[in-house]
Amino acid sequence: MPKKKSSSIERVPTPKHLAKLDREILALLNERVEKAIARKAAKPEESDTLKDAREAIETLVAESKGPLGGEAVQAVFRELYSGQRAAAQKTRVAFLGPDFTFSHLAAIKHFGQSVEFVPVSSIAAVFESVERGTAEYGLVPLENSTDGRVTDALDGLSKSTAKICGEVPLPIRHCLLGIGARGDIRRVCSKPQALSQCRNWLSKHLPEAEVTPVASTAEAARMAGADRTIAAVASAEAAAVHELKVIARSIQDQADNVTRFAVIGVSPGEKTGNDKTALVFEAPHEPGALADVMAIFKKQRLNLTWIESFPIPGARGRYLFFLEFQGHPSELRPRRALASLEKKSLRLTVLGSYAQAELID
Ligand SMILES: O=C(O)C(=O)C[C@]1(C(=O)O)C=C[C@@H](O)C=C1
Repeated sequence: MPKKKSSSIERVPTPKHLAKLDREILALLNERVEKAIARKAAKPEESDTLKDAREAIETLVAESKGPLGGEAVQAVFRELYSGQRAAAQKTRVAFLGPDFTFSHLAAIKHFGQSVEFVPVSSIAAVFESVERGTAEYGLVPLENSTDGRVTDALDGLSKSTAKICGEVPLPIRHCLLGIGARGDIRRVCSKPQALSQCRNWLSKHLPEAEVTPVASTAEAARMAGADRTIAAVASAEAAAVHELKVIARSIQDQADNVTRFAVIGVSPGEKTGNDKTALVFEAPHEPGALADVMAIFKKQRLNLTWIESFPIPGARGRYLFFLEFQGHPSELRPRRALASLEKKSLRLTVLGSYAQAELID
């Protein structure tokens, strides 16, 4: 950052001089903050470059030979800086990238376009981003209507301190994408869940192609853009980004293929009056333990909307149960159910509460 030339500022502060000083200060401030924002976007895990920028600006002011040196100018600076920063700081939302995975599409559907999207390389990294605070929210696929649960998300929920604060059911329409013709395809790449959702179509239409699992549908699209023998199973939006042809559309085996995503954040959702609550528990390994737990929900007349069993790694024969019911812990019957469940289970974690979302196409 070049030092501001003292010769450009007169010693007598007139309104004209002050206006000029303001403009110069603002220009320097903008330059610093913009550089800091760009650096932070490129390397979010690195030090707080915005803070570094503020310190640099303050030093600059302290060294300034202008008419308004000292605390008064520092105060003006601080105000300018904080206004700039407030405008620059968007809500950050992490998702399994690169751009235009279905997780990204779910994030756009839930948050709109005005947030800052943070693509990361795995579902585990989405949880990490929220836990470390590099993103306020994350989107993770929980379950699919054709293929069932998404193991990486359940694993993350069982270990993470992040809370579910929203749900996004998204219709999933897969396309076969590539740069060549259907006859050029030797390999079909996609996320295992996407390949599984299209397995009948693929074995019928491309029986000789090798099927290769990759980190995400959009990663497969990126690969297909570099090799005409590779086709990707991915979204139509991913085709546009990588300039791919849509070789076949809507290739999922079930026409009404839906994936339900969880929005994760640091705190659960507030009561809206039409909520669901998710939890994970381990019941004692003894006859009737699970039936006793189910009886709690029957007694409190709480409707269950989701249940999954999940083996506990390294503890053969022991299971975690994920469960979701209609209601919010601030309501009487859910509160009673949770208190009883606490007594009956070896471990209980309330994963969060969220407004019950409609499936909108
Ligand atoms: O790879 C993507 O596009 C994702 O967002 C992940 C994912 C998943 O794992 O379920 C999400 C939705 C579809 O079911 C297919 C893939």
